[in-house]
Amino acid sequence: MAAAVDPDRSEWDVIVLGGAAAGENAAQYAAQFSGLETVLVEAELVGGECSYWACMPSKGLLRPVEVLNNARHLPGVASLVGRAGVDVGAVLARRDAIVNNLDDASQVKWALDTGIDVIRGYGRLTGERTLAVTAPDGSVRTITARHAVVIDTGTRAAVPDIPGLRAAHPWTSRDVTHVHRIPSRTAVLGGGVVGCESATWLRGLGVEELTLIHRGPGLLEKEEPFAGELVAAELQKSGVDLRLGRSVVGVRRDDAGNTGVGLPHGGPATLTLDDGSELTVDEIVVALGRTPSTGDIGLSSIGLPDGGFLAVDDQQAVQGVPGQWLYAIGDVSGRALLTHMGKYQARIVGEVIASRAGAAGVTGVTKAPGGFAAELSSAEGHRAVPQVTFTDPEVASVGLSERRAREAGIDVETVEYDMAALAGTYLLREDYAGRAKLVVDSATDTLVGATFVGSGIADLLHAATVAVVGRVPLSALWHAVPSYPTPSEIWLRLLETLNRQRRLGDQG
Ligand SMILES: Cc1cc2nc3c(=O)[nH]c(=O)nc-3n(C[C@H](O)[C@H](O)[C@H](O)COP(=O)(O)OP(=O)(O)OC[C@H]3O[C@@H](n4cnc5c(N)ncnc54)[C@H](O)[C@@H]3O)c2cc1C
Ligand SMILES: NC(=O)c1ccc[n+]([C@@H]2O[C@H](COP(=O)([O-])OP(=O)(O)OC[C@H]3O[C@@H](n4cnc5c(N)ncnc54)[C@H](O)[C@@H]3O)[C@@H](O)[C@H]2O)c1
Repeated sequence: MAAAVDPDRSEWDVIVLGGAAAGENAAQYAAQFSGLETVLVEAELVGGECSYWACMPSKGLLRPVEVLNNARHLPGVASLVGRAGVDVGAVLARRDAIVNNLDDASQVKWALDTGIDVIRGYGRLTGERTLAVTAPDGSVRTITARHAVVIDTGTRAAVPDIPGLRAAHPWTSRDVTHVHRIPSRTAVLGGGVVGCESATWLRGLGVEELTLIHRGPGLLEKEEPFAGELVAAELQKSGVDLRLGRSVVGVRRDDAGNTGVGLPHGGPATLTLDDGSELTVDEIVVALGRTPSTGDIGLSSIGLPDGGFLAVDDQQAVQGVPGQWLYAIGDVSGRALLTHMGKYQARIVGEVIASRAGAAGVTGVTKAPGGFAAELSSAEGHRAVPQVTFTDPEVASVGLSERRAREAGIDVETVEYDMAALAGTYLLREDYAGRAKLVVDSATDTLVGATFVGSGIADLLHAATVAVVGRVPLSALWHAVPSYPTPSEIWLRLLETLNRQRRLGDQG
């Protein structure tokens, strides 16, 4: 859909560069809730990576795989499912529907209906509060913000400088979420979130030989170690060849080229690993982290280095820029590369800009009686970043792992419990595997971190997020009675176990 804005207009209160999830939210808070004249500048699709290339298509591919895995382990359904795989054509068609066949008309309409103008084009800063925007037809217009510019240009997949890797045109996250032809032999490079999730759906969609190569000793290294161990065990059970502690040092591939998203990018590729072994595959998936899209957005015109993450303060204002007019939200701020955290930062920014511009701002729950100390600051939410990794089993965590809490100098007490030992999880599937852990600040007897691993546990996480953000004492949590028979009984078992640990400790 063509973006809609008066072609002669050149000034708004707020300009948002990058119309992804976070940018949309910042614009909404500035425009709809605070009455500031706001424009979104988007080069590709309004909605960004999450809607079209990342969260939504990946979860659309993972859900049928998860349902089938659970059904295979549930008597009464298992016999119906038998050894059948997912219906690949139907799964890919649903994925295409989830991303609206890469048409952002509904999101542009939402923006316009919300009072946000939209310019389709590639924007670059040219000075304080000023941008040059190049439209798809090559024409350039200059636009100026009266109050603020918000950068939400996001990230793209990092392809490291491994000899032969770039020339082999490996698949990135965009290809693997938009897989159109299932490669039969595939190497996934990286044991982080994208690596583990994509290995799960590729194997579920029928990749015959899948090898996951990761340089570290365990998967999902930012999580509690048992999370990566449980995911590794399930991937291996499904037939994935895990190469941990291994790196790719070279790649050779004939006929490589960018033939289109999610299509084969060449003939067979041969990878050389650091132990001298070789592996030949039909496709390579690179899942080795992200690079900020800040290399060509005119940062040098305002004295900032091009290409890096943008360091921000707790109002998301870019550090080193006087005058409080430049903000950064979402991945590009490098604080937490997650959609929900970018949107949270965006809500803060919308309000901060409105407040600094003297506009009305939002006066709802964010200004509750008594007020958060964190009002108009994103520090509080960043104490408790929640994340769900949609592998089998799922991994859900919030706040600090035990290791990170100890590194931060917090005196912690921990408790763990087997998620499989609950009535609520026994009902879900026969071979349930999982584990949970709480990290407790001994000084305050409040949670600083929680991790749940298991099937169907994603929604357990928000209770833990509330407990961490709200600094709820464990003595109060004891009176939050979980429903029987649900996986939420893990809370009761963890607190009982902690009590027992403390009694035994007292006796000792
Ligand atoms: C495979 C995958 C799965 C993921 N799954 C999840 C998940 O389940 N849950 C979750 O929370 N997170 C997930 N993430 C992370 C999530 O996708 C990102 O955190 C999120 O997309 C970041 O949003 P953003 O607003 O920072 O910008 P992005 O979504 O990166 O978008 C930036 C936008 O800016 C535009 N742009 C860039 N430069 C310019 C310019 N100069 N002018 C105009 N426009 C420009 C781009 O076209 C793009 O639309 C996943 C990531 C990947 C790769
Ligand atoms: N469900 C979700 O919430 C979800 C899903 C996908 C992605 N994401 C987010 O997107 C971001 C990107 O995901 P990702 O998996 O690409 O990154 P990641 O940081 O999770 O994992 C990248 C992995 O690659 C390894 N690595 C990095 N450079 C390397 C190199 N040169 N050689 C060998 N190994 C290298 C790292 O050790 C790490 O284990 C993450 O921050 C993640 O939180 C979230």
